[in-house]
Amino acid sequence: MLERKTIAFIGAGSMAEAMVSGIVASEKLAPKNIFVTNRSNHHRLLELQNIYGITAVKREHLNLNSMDIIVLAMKPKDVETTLHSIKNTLKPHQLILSVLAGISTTFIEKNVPFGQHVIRVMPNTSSMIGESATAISAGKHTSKQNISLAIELLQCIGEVYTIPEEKMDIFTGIAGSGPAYFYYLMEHMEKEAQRSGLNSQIIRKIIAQTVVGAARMIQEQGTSPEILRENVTSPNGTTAAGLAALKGHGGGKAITEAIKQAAIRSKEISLQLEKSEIGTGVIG
Ligand SMILES: NC(=O)C1=CN([C@@H]2O[C@H](COP(=O)(O)OP(=O)(O)OC[C@H]3O[C@@H](n4cnc5c(N)ncnc54)[C@H](O)[C@@H]3O)[C@@H](O)[C@H]2O)C=CC1
Ligand SMILES: O=C(O)[C@@H]1CCC=N1
Repeated sequence: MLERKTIAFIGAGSMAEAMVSGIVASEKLAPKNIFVTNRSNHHRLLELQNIYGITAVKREHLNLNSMDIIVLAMKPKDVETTLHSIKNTLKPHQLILSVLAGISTTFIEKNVPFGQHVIRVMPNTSSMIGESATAISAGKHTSKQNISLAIELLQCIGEVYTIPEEKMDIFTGIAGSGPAYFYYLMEHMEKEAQRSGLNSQIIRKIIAQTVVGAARMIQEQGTSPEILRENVTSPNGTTAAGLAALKGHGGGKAITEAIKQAAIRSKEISLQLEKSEIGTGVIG
């Protein structure tokens, strides 16, 4: 179904690039059928065109009429203006995918012609290597065929989970923002390891392999994180000492709070939008 489709990304930032990279690598779609545009940075467009062989076009030259799928990939604060600028050119069969945190399908539906097919998507930047955990929630008018098309597309960038839209905020807290928590943890692991004088590049590889190994144990063994943690922890051993320090310094609470706050922020973006605070700089 995907092979002959055309896709336009409106917004050419890090999320659009991660998705483009994963889609191109999957070879499910000809790169020239992937169109990318942004507001003004032409240099950025040329860079993406050179790296991925996609078609980069200035905003005013993008022919939205000929697109099967339109991906909204700008910041939430820019969505209303963008929808306003494209709504009169949309065709009823076109599928709109929105990757914007906190922006509901209802909001998009209200700002495009009645009956438009809309799907809210929450990928993460691991899309770049086909390893995203991506959630989707379809809007009111989206056909089964377009949901299948979206799933086929998003499977190019990783695993896809269909969830009720009210769970998008927590999903964003866990998986959309999730990679950043692990990078933060890894940054701190690197810093501490560097104090030992071990080679920096080796440290980075060791930490990445440790994280990959731990994640794959969960994926491949089907065992809970609790059991796996216990298996690492010898009584009175090194891990017990490390974990005691982690707990003592609020490690568990810190990660719980990070997820909660990200989910709250996602919800807040929707609410601010409904109150029309958009464009005031409140929504970043
Ligand atoms: N970065 C991430 O890890 C994730 C980001 N997202 C969502 O993806 C969206 C984009 O995020 P990033 O790529 O990080 O942002 P970014 O700031 O790197 O990119 C935003 C892009 O949108 C373009 N843009 C803004 N207004 C436009 C307009 N009217 N027409 C055309 N292009 C326009 C900008 O020129 C820029 O290329 C956000 O809404 C975010 O919530 C979702 C999941 C993960
Ligand atoms: O930080 C953000 O708002 C976006 C959404 C999820 C990850 N990055």
